Amino acid sequence: MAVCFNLSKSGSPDLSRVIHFNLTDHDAQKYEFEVYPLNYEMKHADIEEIGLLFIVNPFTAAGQRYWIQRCYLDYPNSPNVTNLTGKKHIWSKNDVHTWKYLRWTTLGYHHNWDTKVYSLDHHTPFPADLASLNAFFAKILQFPPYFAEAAIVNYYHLDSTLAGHVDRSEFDLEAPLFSISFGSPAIFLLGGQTKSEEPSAMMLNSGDVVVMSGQSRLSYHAVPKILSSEATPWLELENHEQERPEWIHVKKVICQSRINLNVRQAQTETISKSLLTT
Ligand SMILES: O=C(O)CCC(=O)C(=O)O
Ligand SMILES: [Fe+2]
Repeated sequence: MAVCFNLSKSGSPDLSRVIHFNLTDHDAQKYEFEVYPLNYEMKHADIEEIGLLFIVNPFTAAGQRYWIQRCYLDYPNSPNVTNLTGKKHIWSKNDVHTWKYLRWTTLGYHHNWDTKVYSLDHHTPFPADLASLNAFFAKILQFPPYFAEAAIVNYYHLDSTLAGHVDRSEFDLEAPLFSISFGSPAIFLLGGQTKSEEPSAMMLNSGDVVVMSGQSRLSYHAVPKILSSEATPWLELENHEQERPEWIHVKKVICQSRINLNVRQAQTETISKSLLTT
């Protein structure tokens, strides 16, 4: 994937060609899930025809706190699978030092990183809250009913990167992929169907949701840079009485980290059929 601007791990990247989507003021009205009415951008010249929707952070601060805590405190729990499952460094909710070893957690149909094939035998219940949130987004955006069945929670440090790839393991490639980010900002590159197309670069801030549908569902994408930032929208209107006791640790970690919830519909029926016929 060609990179259209200067990126160095240590120096400051040239952000002049990075698309910044801006939030217009949120309505006082709030939907369920601590989400405001979606302010989504689908008309940018570079992305309008390929089915990419960019939703500028729709989450309230309490909503951001909720999902950030779920990612550090709950989702890495067994039976979900993490990069630490079966390894020496074990994630423990009660030991903040173990969190820095987390790289990913998989939910629902567990992504097999070697074969890139989902298997019916490797499935655990998908978190109901995350499934409802994505069904809700799909409904508001007028997609067909959405069943979140597989997700990767990615945990990034400030020096982490994600190489260019296409997510094509799902049997249902028509259903959109929802990519929800929290924590430090990141540069997201979206290319075309081949590695030769020059990507567009966009800034992903905490709470932003990228929906990859249509052609963009099978487009190359990458995260070449996480940026350190003073912005901490998840701390707004903090109410200590309402927070979980571990929030005090989580909020220290998230200031120097980024989380991405990458949610897919794998289409259970098709998976079962394909496994039965092989
Ligand atoms: O971190 C991101 O924004 C993207 C993650 C991603 O592309 C993936 O998990 O497949
Ligand atoms: Fe991806």
